[in-house]
Amino acid sequence: MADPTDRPEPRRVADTHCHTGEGPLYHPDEGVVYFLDIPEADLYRYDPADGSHERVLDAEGAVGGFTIQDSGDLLLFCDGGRIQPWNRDDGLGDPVVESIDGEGNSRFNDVIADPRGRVFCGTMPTPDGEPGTLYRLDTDGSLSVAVEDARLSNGLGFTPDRRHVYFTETEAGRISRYRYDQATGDLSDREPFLDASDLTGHPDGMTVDAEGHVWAAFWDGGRIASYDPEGTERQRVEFPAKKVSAVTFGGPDYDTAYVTTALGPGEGPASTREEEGDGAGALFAVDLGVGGVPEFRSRIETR
Ligand SMILES: O=C1O[C@H](CO)[C@H](O)[C@H]1O
Repeated sequence: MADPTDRPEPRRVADTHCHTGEGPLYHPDEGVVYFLDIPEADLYRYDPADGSHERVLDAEGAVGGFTIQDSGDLLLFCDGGRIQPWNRDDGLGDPVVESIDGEGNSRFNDVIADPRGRVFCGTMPTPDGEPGTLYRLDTDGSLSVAVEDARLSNGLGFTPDRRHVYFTETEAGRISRYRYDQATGDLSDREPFLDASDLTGHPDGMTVDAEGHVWAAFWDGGRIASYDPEGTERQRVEFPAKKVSAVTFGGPDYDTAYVTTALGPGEGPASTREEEGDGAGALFAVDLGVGGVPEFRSRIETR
C-alpha cells in the first residue's frame, strides 16, 4: 500500500477564476506557463520563479488553444476558426486563417503541434448540433480534415516513438489511438484506447509523460489519471475542483505537472466555487513522481 504521505498533493499556484481554464503550455524560452480562459478569450502567464501570474491578453470572442512557434510567438486558435499569432511585444498579428468554413459557426478547442511543425486543431460541435472536426494545419497555412464527425474534439498527444497520436472525444467519452505518418501528417487506423463511458466525468485535455503514459483530465470528474499504453489506469490525483480540464508538464526539467480547472459549464454563465469546488477556475501544480517531455513547436508560416 503506497504511503499516503507519498500521495501527490495539488497546489493552487494561480488563483484565477477561469470560466474554462484550458490549454496550459510551458514556454521554455520564457520559463513560464501560459494558459487560457476560453470563452473570455483571456491568456494568462504564470511565472513559477516568483509565483506571480498576470493576464497578458484579453481578446475578442474566444480562444480555444494555442501552440508555441519556433520563433517563440504563440499561435492562437480562436472562435470562428480564426488562427493568428501573438507575442508580448507586438500583440496579435495578422490571421493565418480567417475562418474555418466561412460562416464562422464553430470554435477551435484543443490543439497540438506535431514533430514537423504542423498543428492538429479540433473544433467544438456547432450551435446547431453539427459535430466537430479535427483539422490538420500544414506549415504553409493550409487546412485539411484529419478526423471528421469528432464528438467534441479535445486532448491530443503523441506516443514517444511518434508513430501514433492519441485523440480525445469528450462527448463520446473516449480516447482513440491513430497511426500517424510523420512524413505526411496523415492519421489512419483508429483503435480504441480508453472507453470512459462508465467512469465519473468526461475525458478532456491530456498529455503523455516521459514514460509514455497518458495523463487525462476529467471534466466533472475532479481528477487527472494516468493510463499505460494498454489503457490500464495506473495513478490518479484528485482535485477539489470538479471540472479538471487539461494537464501539461513544465519547468526546466519538465518535472512539474500544471493542471487547469474551470468554473464551467463550458458555455453559458460561469458557476461558483460553492458549486464547482474549492479552487475551481485556478491553475494547479502537482509533482507526480514522473516528468514529461517538451511539446513540439509549430512552424506555421505567418505574415
Ligand atoms: O475542452 C473543453 O472542455 C469543456 C467541455 O467539455 C469546454 O467546453 C471545452 O472547451
